[in-house]
Amino acid sequence: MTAMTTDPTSGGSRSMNDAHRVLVLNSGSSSVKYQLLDMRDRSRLATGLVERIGESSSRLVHTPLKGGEPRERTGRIADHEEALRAAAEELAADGLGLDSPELAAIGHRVVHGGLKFSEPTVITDEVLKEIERLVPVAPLHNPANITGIRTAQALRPDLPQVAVFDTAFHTTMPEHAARYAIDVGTADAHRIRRYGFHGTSHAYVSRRTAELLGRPVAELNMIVLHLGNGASASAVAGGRCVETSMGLTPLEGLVMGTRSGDVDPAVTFHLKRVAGMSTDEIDTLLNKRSGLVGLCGDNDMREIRRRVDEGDERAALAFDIYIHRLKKYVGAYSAVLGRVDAVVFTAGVGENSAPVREAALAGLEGFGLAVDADRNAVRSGEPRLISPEDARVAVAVVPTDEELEIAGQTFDLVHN
Ligand SMILES: Nc1ncnc2c1ncn2[C@@H]1O[C@H](COP(=O)(O)OP(=O)(O)O)[C@@H](O)[C@H]1O
Ligand SMILES: CC(=O)OP(=O)(O)O
Ligand SMILES: [Mg+2]
Repeated sequence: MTAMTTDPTSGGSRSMNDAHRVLVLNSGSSSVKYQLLDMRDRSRLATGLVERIGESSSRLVHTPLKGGEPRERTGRIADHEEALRAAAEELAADGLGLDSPELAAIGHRVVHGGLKFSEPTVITDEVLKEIERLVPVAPLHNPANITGIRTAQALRPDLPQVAVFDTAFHTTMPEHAARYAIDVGTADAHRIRRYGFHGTSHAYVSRRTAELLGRPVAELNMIVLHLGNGASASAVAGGRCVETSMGLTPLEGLVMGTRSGDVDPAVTFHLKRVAGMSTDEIDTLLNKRSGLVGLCGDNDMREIRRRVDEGDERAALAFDIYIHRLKKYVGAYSAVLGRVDAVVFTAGVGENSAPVREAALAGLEGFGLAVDADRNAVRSGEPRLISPEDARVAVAVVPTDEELEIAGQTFDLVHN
């Protein structure tokens, strides 16, 4: 592999063997996940997570993957800039510093790309301005993404920085799924429509599921359930998104760790008029103090299951509400697709919680959906089937890898 590319620092050219690494940043509202990959074999060189940014209990865990033990830093990390600078120091300590000529590009997960961006995009001032313009519709995510981009630019101003948008995969949604039934003039003036998120994950997982089933993605209809701290469902027909549960912002749809998902929009007027809450207070309530945490005080599914097993009623009700919403979406998307070939679970909860998978599909035998208890109990990092041998619809667990997908798209863009 010796694809030639232009070296932005020297104006000369060099072979891909010189610059074959991609750093990926996935900045969330209070965390940053990062990975450094070698694109010659798509292997990971190092991964890391900085969590609880802005709190006194921040923690950085850095894992070098080619020798060396994981390292941890604790103590307050004030913001995403400090988080990224700390990550850069950890990488440098492993001889993988950002100053390396082997680094080809930095890929950023950007949550909201509006309607403009349906492809990975090299970040220019114009692109950054557009990402900034979209802050009001991704208030938990785009600001963190912008800080990540600015900090990475400051560390390596010569390198291409690439944005890979969560919304990109969903731009194929038909108009009847993307539009809300509100006054067209008002909606268009303010670009109010359903955009959808977690698209990089939904796209990657649907392709990996087709591989698992040994069939072309073009022939398959699937329902992908991305259940992390944020959670979304999508209906994918022939590899294209036709419907998804998140909307204008990542608040709509499923019950999440801290987000309510679907509520009657009149709840917001009621809270304002009757409870006297401000718009910002309502925003915080629905985005940060609702979902599982609002219902039972915990947002980690492991802890919730532990409490359920001990007979805790609040945790049990929170779990039931979470599952009920999930089941409604599986039913709705079965109707949208007409024929379902696969239902796929992914992300932290989807990949790890057998009780969630079992409960979500319980009673759906009429839809051809069933989970085999032994298969469901297997713990593995590999894509796998959990439906019974003779099932009409495949049920699968397929680990997502947003970072690998972002690295691939970033590298392809800077090398082609
Ligand atoms: N072993 C497990 N069993 C059940 N849930 C788990 C397990 N491991 C992780 N999770 C859940 O996954 C969530 C994080 O998922 P993840 O996809 O990493 O989310 P995000 O990318 O939004 O941070 C945790 O909040 C926790 O609820
Ligand atoms: C869009 C979104 O909800 O992302 P996350 O799950 O990372 O919070
Ligand atoms: Mg995630």
